[in-house]
Amino acid sequence: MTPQERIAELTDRLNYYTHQYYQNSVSEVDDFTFDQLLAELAELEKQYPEFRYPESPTTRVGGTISKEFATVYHRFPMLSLGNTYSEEDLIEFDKRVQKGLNGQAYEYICELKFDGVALSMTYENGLLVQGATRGDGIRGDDITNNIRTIRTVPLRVGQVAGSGEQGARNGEKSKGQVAIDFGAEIPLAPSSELPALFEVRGEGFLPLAEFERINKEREDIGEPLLANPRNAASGTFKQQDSGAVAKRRLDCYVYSFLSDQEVFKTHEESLIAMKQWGFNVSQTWQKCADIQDVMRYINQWEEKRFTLPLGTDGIVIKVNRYDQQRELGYTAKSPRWAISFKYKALAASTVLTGIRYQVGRTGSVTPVALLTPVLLAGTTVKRASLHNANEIERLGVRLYDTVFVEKGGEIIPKITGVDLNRRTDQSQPIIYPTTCPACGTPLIRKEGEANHYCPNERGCPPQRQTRFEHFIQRRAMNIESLGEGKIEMLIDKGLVETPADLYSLTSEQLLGLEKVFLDRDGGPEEIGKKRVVSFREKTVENILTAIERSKAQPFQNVLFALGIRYVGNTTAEKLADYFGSMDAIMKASQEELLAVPDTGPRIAESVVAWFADDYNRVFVEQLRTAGLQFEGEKKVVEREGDALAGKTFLYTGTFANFSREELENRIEANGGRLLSGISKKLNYLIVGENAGPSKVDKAQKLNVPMIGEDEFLAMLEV
Ligand SMILES: NC(=O)c1ccc[n+]([C@@H]2O[C@H](COP(=O)([O-])OP(=O)(O)OC[C@H]3O[C@@H](n4cnc5c(N)ncnc54)[C@H](O)[C@@H]3O)[C@@H](O)[C@H]2O)c1
Ligand SMILES: [Zn+2]
Repeated sequence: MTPQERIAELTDRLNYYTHQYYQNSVSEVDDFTFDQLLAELAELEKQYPEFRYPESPTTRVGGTISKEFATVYHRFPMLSLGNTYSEEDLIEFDKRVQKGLNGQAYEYICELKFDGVALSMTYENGLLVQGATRGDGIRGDDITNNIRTIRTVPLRVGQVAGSGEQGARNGEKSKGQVAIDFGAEIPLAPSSELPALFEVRGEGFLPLAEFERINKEREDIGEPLLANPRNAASGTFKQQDSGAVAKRRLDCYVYSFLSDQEVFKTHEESLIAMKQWGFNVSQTWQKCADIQDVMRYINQWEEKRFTLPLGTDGIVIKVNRYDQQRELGYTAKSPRWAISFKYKALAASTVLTGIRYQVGRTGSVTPVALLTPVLLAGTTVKRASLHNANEIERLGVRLYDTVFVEKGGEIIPKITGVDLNRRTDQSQPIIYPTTCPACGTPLIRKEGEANHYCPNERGCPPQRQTRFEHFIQRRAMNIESLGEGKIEMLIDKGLVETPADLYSLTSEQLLGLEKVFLDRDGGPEEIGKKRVVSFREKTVENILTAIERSKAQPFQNVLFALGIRYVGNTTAEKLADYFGSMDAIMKASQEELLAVPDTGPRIAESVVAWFADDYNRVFVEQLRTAGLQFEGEKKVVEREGDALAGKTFLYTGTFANFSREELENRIEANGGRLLSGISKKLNYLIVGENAGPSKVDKAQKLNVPMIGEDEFLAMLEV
C-alpha cells in the first residue's frame, strides 16, 4: 500500500469510528487502537502533507451535532486534548512548555481524566441557563433539560436571599417532562465573586455502581446489556425524554471555569472556588512543581483510580497560570498548555482453568471464565467475562491456555487475548455445550442473536430460581428476607414450585429446615467452603411476616413481579396506570397495548403472548386467590378532543385555573404534547404568574409564541 492509499484508508476508518463513537455511542475498537491509528495518520500526514484530506480526523474535534436538539454556539470553543501513552512524550511536552514560556517558572495541575462526556454549563446571574454537549467544538447540542436532571449540578449558585436553600433539584420533580423553574420566585443576590455570566465545564458520567444497577435490571427483564459506562452515559445524554434521563442517575465532575472577566489568576484558584460555590469538583487533583512530580502523580493513580466511583482512562496535565496558558495558546484541535496521559489498560496473564455456563432468568446462557487467581489493579481476579460463543471463537482460546485479562472501565475484567507462546499440550478445545448445563434441554440460538438460550423456562432450576429472585425483589413483592440460598432450599425441598406457592407456606413446614451450600467455582482456596442456611424461629417469623405484608404491594409491583419479558418496573408502572387492573391488561389486544405511552410492538407482543399461556394464567389466578393487589388507580387521561392535536407546549409559572398537573392533563387530553425544553420545535410557551425569566427570554430569542392562561383556555374551546 502506498502512503497515499494508507492515508486515505486511515482517514475513512477513523472518521467511521469517530462517527460510531460520538453519534451512536458505540466503540468498534478500543481507545488504544484508535489512538495508535490516529498517531500513525498524523505521522504520515507530516511526511506527506500533500495527501492530507480536509476532513482528516487529526485536525478536527471528533463530535458532531444532531438534528434532535437545538444547536448552540459555544462562547469559547470546546477542544480536544493531545494525548500520549508514554513518559518520553510527556517529557517532550514539558520541554515545549518550557520553551514556549521563555524560562518563566511554571507549575502544573494534575487531574484524573474522567471517562464520560464533555459538558458545558452556562450560568447567568447565578442561574443555570444552558447545558450543552461539545459537538464539533464550535457548536453543540442544547441538552439543558437532561443536564438539569444531574443532582450535583447546581441549578443556582451564589448567595440566595431568603432561604439558605440549595435544595430544589430537577431530579425531584414529579412525573412528566416539564422542566420547572425552581428559582424563579426567589430574588437572587450573587456573591461578589460571581461574575454575572460564566461557564463551567465538566465530565458527565454514569457512576460504576449505577451502571451495574441498570445492567442488572436490564438482564432481569431480558434487555440487551449496556456495553460500558462511557457509551451508556453518552447514549443517555442524547435521549429526548429527560424523565427517562433522570432515572439513570448521571453525575458530573466539574473541571474548568470560563468567563470574559478575569476572575482567577490560576486554574487552582478556580477549582477551589468552584468547589466552594457548590460544584462537584473531584478532590483528586494535585498541584505539581515539575514534570517529575507529575510522574509521581501518574504512578500514584495507576491502580488507585480503580477505587473511584467512575471510569477513568488517564490523567490530564494543565499549566496552572492562566496568563501562561494564554501565552502557550492552541492548535486547531487542542490547547498547547495541557495534555492527557492515558494509561494502557492494566493487564495480567493467568491460566484459564474452566468455564462455567450461567443460566439467567430468561434462559440466556453466559460463559464465565474461571481463572487461576491473579492480582490485577489491586484486586484478586478469579473470573472474567467471555460474553458468548462468538467471543470464544474470536479469541481462539482453549482450556488451560494462558490468557491476558484486562481491567477497563467495567468492574468484571475481560479476557483480551491468548499467550500462544505459552500454550502447552495440555490445552484443550472449548466445546460449547449444546444442552443446558443445568437441565439438559437442547439449547437454541435465535437468528441474529449471539446468546444461546435454554427454552425450558419452567423446569430449568436456575431459571426457576431466578424467577423467584425476581419476584421477591424490593421493587416487586419485597420479600427480600428470602434471599441468600433460602429460596434454593425451598425449591430443593419441594415446598415451592412457582412463587405463588410462597403464599401457602406454613411455619411448621419451614421450622428446622437446613441446607449446606458448597462453593463450587471460587478459586482453589475457596472450593469446598461451606455455608449453612437454617430456618430458626426468628427467621421463619420474619419470612412469613414479609410474605403476608407483600400482599399489600401495589398493583404495579405485582405486574412487574410476574416476570414478563421486557416489562421492567417503569413499563409495569405505565401499564398499571393506563389499564388500572390485571383483568384489563389480560384482555388487552396488541393494538390496545400499543396505545400506552412508550410501549412498542416488542413489549406489546411479549405481554399478549405471556397472558395467552395457560400455565401463566394459572399462576396469575393463584396470586389472585392469595389476595395480591390486582387493581390500582387508573391514571390515564381521558381524551377530551383534538383541539390541540399536533401542537407542542411548555409552561412556566403558576396558574389560576389549574395546578401544574391539571394543566399537563388538559394538554394531553386534547391531543397536545408537552416538550421538556424550549427549542424551535416548541409551538407555545404558556406563561403564568411568576414565570421563569430565563424561559421567557429564550422563547423570545427563538420567536416561540407565548400565550397566557386565557388564550390557552380559548384554544380548548375550538
Ligand atoms: N474507540 C473508538 O472507536 C473511539 C472513537 C473516537 C474517539 N475515541 C477516543 O476518544 C478520544 C478522543 O476524544 P476527545 O477528542 O474527546 O479527546 P480526549 O477524550 O482524549 O480528551 C478531551 C476530553 O477529555 C475529557 N476530560 C476528562 N477529564 C478531564 C479533565 N480533568 N480535564 C479536562 N478534560 C477532561 C473532556 O471531556 C475533554 O473533552 C480518542 O483519543 C479515543 O481514545 C475512541
Ligand atoms: Zn435449562
